[in-house]
Amino acid sequence: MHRIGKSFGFEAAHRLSGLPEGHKCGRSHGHSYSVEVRLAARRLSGPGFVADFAVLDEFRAYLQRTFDHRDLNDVMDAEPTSENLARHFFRWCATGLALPDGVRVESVRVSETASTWAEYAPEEA
Ligand SMILES: Nc1nc2c(c(=O)[nH]1)N=C([C@H](O)[C@H](O)COP(=O)(O)OP(=O)(O)OP(=O)(O)O)CN2
Ligand SMILES: [Zn+2]
Repeated sequence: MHRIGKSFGFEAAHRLSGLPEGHKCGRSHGHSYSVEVRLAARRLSGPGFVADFAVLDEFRAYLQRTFDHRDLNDVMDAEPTSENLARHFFRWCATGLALPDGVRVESVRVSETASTWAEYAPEEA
């Protein structure tokens, strides 16, 4: 299997519900989010690509348009945890990107900080 990945960033605010009283993440605060999208293919095409990294430009535009400098509680239907964001971005990429035949989105990883991450990958991947 061949795999490629590309990372993107955006700045956003959020607050999380369902946490113990006084938990710091229940207060509105912000993160410099990092999102890594991984694509996979059994065979290379063109000059020897899984896909041109530029195929992910649409995802960058989506992040900038919809998530950058936003309150994620306004943007997301679900609680704006890293896990829910990773699943949301995976589903967007799986349906919103114009991927070459034989190329699939393997996983999406979201980081709120340099030391944490959450990843979504469908079970069959
Ligand atoms: N599994 C998850 N746990 C937490 C999430 C999450 O999305 N998934 N999110 C948060 C908060 O957003 C919080 O802002 C970030 O938490 P944390 O990394 O613990 O915060 P710090 O950067 O301040 O880390 P310290 O190690 O406490 O300095 C919480 N948990
Ligand atoms: Zn947070």
